[in-house]
Amino acid sequence: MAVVEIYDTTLRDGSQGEGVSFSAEDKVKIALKLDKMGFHYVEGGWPGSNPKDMAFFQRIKNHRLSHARIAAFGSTRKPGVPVQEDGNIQSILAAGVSVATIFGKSWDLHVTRALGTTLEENLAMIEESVGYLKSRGLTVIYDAEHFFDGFKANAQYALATLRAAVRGGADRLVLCDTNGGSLPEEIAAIVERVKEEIPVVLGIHCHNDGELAVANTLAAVRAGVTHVQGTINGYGERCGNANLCSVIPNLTLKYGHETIPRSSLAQLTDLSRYVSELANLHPNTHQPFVGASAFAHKGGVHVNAILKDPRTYEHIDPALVGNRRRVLVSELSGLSNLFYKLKELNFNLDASKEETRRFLEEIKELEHQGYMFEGAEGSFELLLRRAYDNYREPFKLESLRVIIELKENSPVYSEAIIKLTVGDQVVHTAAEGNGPVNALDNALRKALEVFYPDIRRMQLTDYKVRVLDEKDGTGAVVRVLIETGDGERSWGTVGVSTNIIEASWQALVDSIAYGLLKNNGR
Ligand SMILES: CC(=O)SCCNC(=O)CCNC(=O)[C@H](O)C(C)(C)COP(=O)(O)OP(=O)(O)OC[C@H]1O[C@@H](n2cnc3c(N)ncnc32)[C@H](O)[C@@H]1OP(=O)(O)O
Ligand SMILES: CC(=O)C(=O)O
Repeated sequence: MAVVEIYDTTLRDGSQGEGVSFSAEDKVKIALKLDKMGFHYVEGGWPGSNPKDMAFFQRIKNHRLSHARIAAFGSTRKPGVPVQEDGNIQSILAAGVSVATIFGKSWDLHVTRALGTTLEENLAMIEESVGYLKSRGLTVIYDAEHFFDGFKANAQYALATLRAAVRGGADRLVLCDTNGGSLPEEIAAIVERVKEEIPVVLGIHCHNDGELAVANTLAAVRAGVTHVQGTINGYGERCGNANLCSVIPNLTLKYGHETIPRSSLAQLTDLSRYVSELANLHPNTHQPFVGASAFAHKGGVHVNAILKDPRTYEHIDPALVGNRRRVLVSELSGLSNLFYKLKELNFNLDASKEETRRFLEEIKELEHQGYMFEGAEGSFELLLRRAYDNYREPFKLESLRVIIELKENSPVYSEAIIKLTVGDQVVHTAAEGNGPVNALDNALRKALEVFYPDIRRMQLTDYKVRVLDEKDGTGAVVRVLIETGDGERSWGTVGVSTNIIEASWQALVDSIAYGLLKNNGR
């Protein structure tokens, strides 16, 4: 099967996504990672747009890349402005790259309404801009903005814009579904028409407004394009761009195309999380191929079959994209989920099937009360160990008191006083906090630090409260989920009560107890 060039525009179109902003240094880090993984092109930004993007192009020059070519983005020249005097075109040259990607108008509506110029002038803008950049020795990728909408409105004019780019010497013509509303069969039919008319390497750039960006990209490849643009995690303007974390494995594993090397495919999950971390966005756990839930099995029937043969409920081996299989325990579990977890935790359990079933019933009853173990693997393992493993709690609560004081013209005061036994010692301590849960956390740590210095490395990274029966108002049951990390790993714990302090305390106790358990190598 043919080679399909992978052109990443995370650093440019991805940055156009709401909530996404990379520093120049982040951009360099991502570009280097993409290069190492064998991406063919990395679009670094629009140098004529802002100083940060220009800084990226200056910095990336200090690195030797082994695979990727860095592209600078921009538009065709302005109407009525000579190309050599156009600031945007000049800034592409100033970026010092060997690849320029410029977008031009394909849709007559855009020419007359957005640009406010004539159809003839737009053709001249395209031809002269491409031609000028070519004459300066650059590879030129021409992004035909709104190509599909333009073709549907006025096919002859849309094709004429491509011919103008070809006269200018464009190396690639990229057909863009800019508004993201096209359907796969429309994309395929239009690509086929263009292929008949224009003898230049064709590419595709799809947006996700109809949630079809990946499907449209694949349809375009099936119809003959060999250059694909997209972003990591599908970040991009409005609903985003074609998600390369799905496009690449589909092209490689399903259609058998050569894209990035197979060894790099196994780094795709890592890449997805790396980019979301630098974008400061939570990873989308439900993302196909690379999301934490992509190979997470919850239903008992599924887990039972997975244990017999993973192909029963997995479309690919998760390791091919660097992901892993997970089995969740919940009210929807059967014995198979538990047996899987016991094996995963290296639990040498002698329990009978009946005993395990009783434990399963207990989990289902706790979930009925409001516990949720699939996001609280720490609490689940502790429950298991408390039931079967002669587990010794690292401390025991004797009593706990929380004081909240509200005074006019003063900040709210929160204090927690706790009495614990650790081994045969009684510890009595108090601490303040910026809220009652923070005060509890501080008091608990203060009491335990002398006995368990490892606690200093454990930090609460997330605290979520969910009211379970809103109709009961302030008397409702609440579920508290806490995420804790120690720099190497992170774990979730859960607490449930009609009292938010008690629910928080349960989750806090499990978070510390689980951290200590793991530090003891269990
Ligand atoms: C489909 C896409 O995603 S294209 C990429 C879109 N990305 C961005 O817009 C992010 C970066 N953009 C920017 O930083 C700014 O918009 C700039 C620096 C490019 C331009 O800023 P300004 O000069 O203030 O113009 P402004 O943003 O208000 O308007 C865009 C201008 O580009 C013109 N333009 C739009 N497309 C093209 C084109 N293909 N060729 C030439 N000019 C174009 C518009 O007609 C408008 O010009 P006008 O002011 O004469 O009406
Ligand atoms: C060029 C581009 O980003 C688009 O048409 O969507």
